[in-house]
Amino acid sequence: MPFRTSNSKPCCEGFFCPEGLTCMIPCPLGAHCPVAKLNRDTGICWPFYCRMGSRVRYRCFAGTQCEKGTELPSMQVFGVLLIALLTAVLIVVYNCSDQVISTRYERQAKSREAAAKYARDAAQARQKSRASKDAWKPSGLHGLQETLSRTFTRTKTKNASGAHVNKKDTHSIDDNLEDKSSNLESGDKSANAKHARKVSKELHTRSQIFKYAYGQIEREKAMDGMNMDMMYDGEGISLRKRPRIEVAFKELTLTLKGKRKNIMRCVSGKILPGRISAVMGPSGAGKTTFLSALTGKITGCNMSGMILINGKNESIHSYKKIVGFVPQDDIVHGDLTVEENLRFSARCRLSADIPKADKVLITERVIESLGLQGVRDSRVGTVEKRGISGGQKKRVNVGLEMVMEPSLLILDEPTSGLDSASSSLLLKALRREALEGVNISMVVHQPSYSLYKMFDDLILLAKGGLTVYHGPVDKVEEYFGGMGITIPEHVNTPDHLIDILEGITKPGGDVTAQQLPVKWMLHNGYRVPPDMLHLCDQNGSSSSSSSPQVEIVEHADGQREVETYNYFTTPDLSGRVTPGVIRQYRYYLGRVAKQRLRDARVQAADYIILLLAGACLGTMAEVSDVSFGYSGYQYTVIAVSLLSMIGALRTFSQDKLQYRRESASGMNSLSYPRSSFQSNYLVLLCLVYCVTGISYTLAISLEFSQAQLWSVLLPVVLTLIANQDKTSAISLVSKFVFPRWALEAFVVANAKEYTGVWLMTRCAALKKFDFDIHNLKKCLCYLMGTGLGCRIIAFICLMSRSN
Ligand SMILES: Nc1ncnc2c1ncn2[C@@H]1O[C@H](COP(=O)(O)OP(=O)(O)OP(=O)(O)O)[C@@H](O)[C@H]1O
Repeated sequence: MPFRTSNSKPCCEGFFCPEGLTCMIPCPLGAHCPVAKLNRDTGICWPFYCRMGSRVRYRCFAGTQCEKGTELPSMQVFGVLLIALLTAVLIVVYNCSDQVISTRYERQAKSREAAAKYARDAAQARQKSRASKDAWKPSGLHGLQETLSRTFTRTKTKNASGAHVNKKDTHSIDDNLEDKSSNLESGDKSANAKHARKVSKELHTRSQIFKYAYGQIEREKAMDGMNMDMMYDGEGISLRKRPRIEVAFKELTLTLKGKRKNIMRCVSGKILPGRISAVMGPSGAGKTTFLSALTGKITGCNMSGMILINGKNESIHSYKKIVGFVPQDDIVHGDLTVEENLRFSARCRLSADIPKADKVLITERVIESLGLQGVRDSRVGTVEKRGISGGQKKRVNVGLEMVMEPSLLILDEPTSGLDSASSSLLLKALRREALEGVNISMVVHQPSYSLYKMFDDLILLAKGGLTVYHGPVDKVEEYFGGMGITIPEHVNTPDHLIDILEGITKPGGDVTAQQLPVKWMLHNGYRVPPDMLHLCDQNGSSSSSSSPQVEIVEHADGQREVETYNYFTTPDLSGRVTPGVIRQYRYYLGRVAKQRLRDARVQAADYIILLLAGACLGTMAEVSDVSFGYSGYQYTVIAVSLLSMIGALRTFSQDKLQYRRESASGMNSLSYPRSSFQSNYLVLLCLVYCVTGISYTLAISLEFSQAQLWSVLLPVVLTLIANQDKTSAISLVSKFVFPRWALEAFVVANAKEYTGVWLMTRCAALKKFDFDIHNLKKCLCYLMGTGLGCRIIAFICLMSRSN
């Protein structure tokens, strides 16, 4: 029973305080409980403790019973200890993360170098033995011997493939797999499957895989040296054939939406497999626009005309899995190494049935051909943290598309910023791709003479997106010479032609720069747009009358809108089955884990800041358990939402980020003495999952600046909505916003720690906010559901946008 004195006044419900504002309650342990102070504002005693002895305190539940022998831990001490522990862990991470990564890389590099050395030695030994055999043969028999030798090798390999292979020796694995890899892309599906099975079965360790990859590369180099089998004969016969993509375009015209301004006009022609086309022209002529139009990446324009893929009226999007597009800007992961960038692209975009060893081989081949061996383990670098050079980054940018073995490769200024040696190296690498039947087109600015001569075709555009020439490089002088335009000595052909188109140089002959596009149309018998007819007239009798196939029409009636991409209706005709969503997600998580680990220093610093922020927020919040810490939790919801959303926007990562946010915000929860750490952690986990999901959707569906703005606005505005009074009209909406669920979950989790009178005296608070003590699971489910739903929406947006 409550202890009452004559001058006592009401304290807690059923209890009275004597003078000095101390609540006196009887304690079953027999001791008097000179306990809590009266809170003047609320009229409630807080906290209720029975004191036994001088230091040991016992929590007094239900106002009448002290839990015998259960010492009440000081949450303050616990909080401080936890902060100290987390800080210590973070400091360890801060200092050791680099060590862990570098040790791992050193080990990997050693195994790779050993494999490379092994492959080089083996290649040298092969070369020596071949040379000594050749030395013993009479010269007349040499050709016959080689033929026989090749036949023998093929037979031997055939037998080897049929036999059950049970050898552990990597050398024999190498030999057995040697010729099999040549079937990799030969179109023979059963051979591919057989090869894949064999490789997966026999190559397990990293060292075996590297030995296999480097062995193959050495053999290819040797074949390259002997000019064997690698020749593209124009009929599609090559060592590793890829599906061919020929793109024909007819009267391609692009008009800016809403402006009726043409940025490309009546462009017709063809780009062919196995050839490298250079797209050139003055700045602003529409080179990028042209290539973007071909790959279906153009936005903000109406496109008319016709694009035929392999002669058929199909969408280029149907082949998107085998079309590579290298953008002008280097879009690479700055916090990954060169090799990791390439490996990730290869894993996700190559056929799913290609074994791991072959994916490594393809990646190694690209690293080798782009001359990136020296920087393979270097981080690409970001604006803040410098990594490899600009030229190397450019090559990585190209490599990202090369590793997916495309059939059509479009590059936007891949050589800009490269010196002539690097440009020539890149062109050589692309030439090798072209030998495999890849159709390559690239925008190039001011190539050197030797670089220019490495191209097969030239597409020269004039301002306004009009074609001036499209054909073989070695016919350019002949074509323009026919019009009286001669290229001066010691001047690079494209430079002179671009100067003419820019109006810097006079063309000479009887033609003006403006007439050149019309000349090209007339030369090929293309339609001439009506507004350009006057340019034909100026030609005098020479052009229009000399060309019998001239067809000048008033309206381009053959034109039609080029179909736009539809995710659901555009079929996939690429014939490539890339890894499924779950596998790609696994790769993605692996990559993110690596990025997080590499970023551990920055993250540890972030972590410490967030811990401090959480602790400050908790301290600043009103420490009152009357309302189960409602107002404090508001700060938590806003702070966690803001931090998590901005963080998710920035890094676009998931689990690690969530954990960091939760832990940091968890410090805030420790400021409150009642609810358990676990329950608050659980609520935070769900809250962060929810807000990062929302953030992903914003990041994918909006421009970055807009997404940032929304990420700041949403938590604040929605928390305000969640706080609306029951009577206000907005309160109807407030039940459907995430801060409301988070707040309810926090408060209810806190309230669940109270029992009996303790809870009864605070029921009013729950009632005031319209919270239900049984709603904890429901709120957590809502938060998780929203997080999951948003992730699904983000994924769909990502899929539809990337296509
Ligand atoms: N979405 C668009 N909105 C407005 N104008 C556009 C758009 N796309 C292209 N243009 C205009 O079309 C013209 C051609 O642009 P494009 O980037 O294709 O030129 P370019 O030949 O690649 O130039 P550079 O060599 O300088 O990169 C430019 O005048 C450009 O302003």
